[in-house]
Amino acid sequence: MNERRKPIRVAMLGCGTVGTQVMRILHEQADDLAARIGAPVELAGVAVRRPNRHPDVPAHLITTDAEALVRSDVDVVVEVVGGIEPVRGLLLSALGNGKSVVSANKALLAEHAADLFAAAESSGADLYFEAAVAGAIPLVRPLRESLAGDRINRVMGIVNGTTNFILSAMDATGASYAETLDEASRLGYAEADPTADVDGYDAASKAAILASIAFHTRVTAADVYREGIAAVTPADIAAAKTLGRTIKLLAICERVNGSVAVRVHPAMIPRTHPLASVGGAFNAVFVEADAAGSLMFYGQGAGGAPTASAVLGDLVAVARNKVSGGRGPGESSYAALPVVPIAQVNTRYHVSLDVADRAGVLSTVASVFAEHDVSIAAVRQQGRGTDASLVIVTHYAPDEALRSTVDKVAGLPSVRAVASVMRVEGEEP
Ligand SMILES: NC(=O)C1=CN([C@@H]2O[C@H](COP(=O)(O)OP(=O)(O)OC[C@H]3O[C@@H](n4cnc5c(N)ncnc54)[C@H](O)[C@@H]3O)[C@@H](O)[C@H]2O)C=CC1
Ligand SMILES: N[C@@H](CC=O)C(=O)O
Ligand code: NA
Repeated sequence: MNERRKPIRVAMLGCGTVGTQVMRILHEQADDLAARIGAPVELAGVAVRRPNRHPDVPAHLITTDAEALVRSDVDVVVEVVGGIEPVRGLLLSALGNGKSVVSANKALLAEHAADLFAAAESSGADLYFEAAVAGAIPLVRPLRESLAGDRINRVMGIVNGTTNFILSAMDATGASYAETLDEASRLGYAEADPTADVDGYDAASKAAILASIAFHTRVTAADVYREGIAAVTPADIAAAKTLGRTIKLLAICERVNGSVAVRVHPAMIPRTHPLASVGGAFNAVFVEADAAGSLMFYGQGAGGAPTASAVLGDLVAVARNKVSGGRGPGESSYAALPVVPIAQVNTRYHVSLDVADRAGVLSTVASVFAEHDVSIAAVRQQGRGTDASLVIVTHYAPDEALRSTVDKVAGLPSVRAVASVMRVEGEEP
């Protein structure tokens, strides 16, 4: 019966780590996909940059003219290229012409979601992007649909596989940063330009997308406070271990007094925290909602096949909508909450200071914390003489107060160096 239905014609843009796996699953699961959709899926063309690099793609499907492919008689455009241009223009044209779009492109969605949704709205097309956040893990759809009746207060977790892979290896084996990054690229986790991962841009894009959906507010990557992992040293990892903690790159989206705050930075978390055992390229995200309470999503956040799973799930959804004449959710930004800078967000710091081991140092340092109204939760002196160090963990305070405190402490004559400054998350103060 499915065979008699008009096929859903799909144009695929890009055929790299993710696209290759999308093609494989489309081929291997063709009959099941047709049964689930109610019509067969027909790949109409695959646009790539260098055709000679894709010997597995049938020659009649391959093209370098993505624009012509998008303009041709297709129902759905699957975009697994990445980056902003030329993809933005291609997808705007597809959506404006009523072609539904499935995209894995967080960089694009974190900057141009409003325009893309407007184009989709103008023609009644669908825009789905489950693969853009946390790879295989269903997170976009649960937030956009399953939790649409609840009030979400916080979304927090590990959303970048490459940096989690690197930090896990540094923690477990003391492996070097550079060799672990090369391995993450070889395994297909890292972005084409891996600085997007290590400098936190990839996680910031995902945080912007999550915050937009969770809080019904437009949040772009530029609104997200961002620190990457390039400055995390083996000394930071060792300091965390001594204190029964580990370091993870976290994305945190939260409501703060009627506003929204979105940040990405490395943080120390207790080794007993569920996020501490998330290793390799795995991702895990906690969602806290009024009625649902706390939910945890966990799984493979990067890699060709896991990401292709999310792309295929979206393809089935938009194809079903084409068959039934229905439509998925559009943009929901009615709440339009203000986004506050990190300076105003309450955080906690772990500060490790190399100090002169003489009477009065502790009280001089403590008085700077008191001056800035930053309360100290724990302090420990380690070593003697020229090896002396003070490890201080604060209570919650506005991030700007914590920063000013560290700046002033760094200038004290009795402080030889600020060895490590790291935010602390995931434990009661
Ligand atoms: N690799 C992963 O683990 C994940 C990737 N993503 C996203 O999926 C998208 C694709 O990622 P990968 O497959 O890893 O990248 P990739 O670099 O392996 O593949 C990109 C493909 O796009 C093609 N391409 C580049 N410019 C093009 C153009 N102008 N026209 C047509 N084709 C062009 C390239 O030839 C290549 O085939 C990106 O947006 C990425 O952020 C999302 C989640 C996980
Ligand atoms: N480069 C990304 C891929 C998935 O989004 C990551 O490492 O998580
Ligand atoms: Na996902």
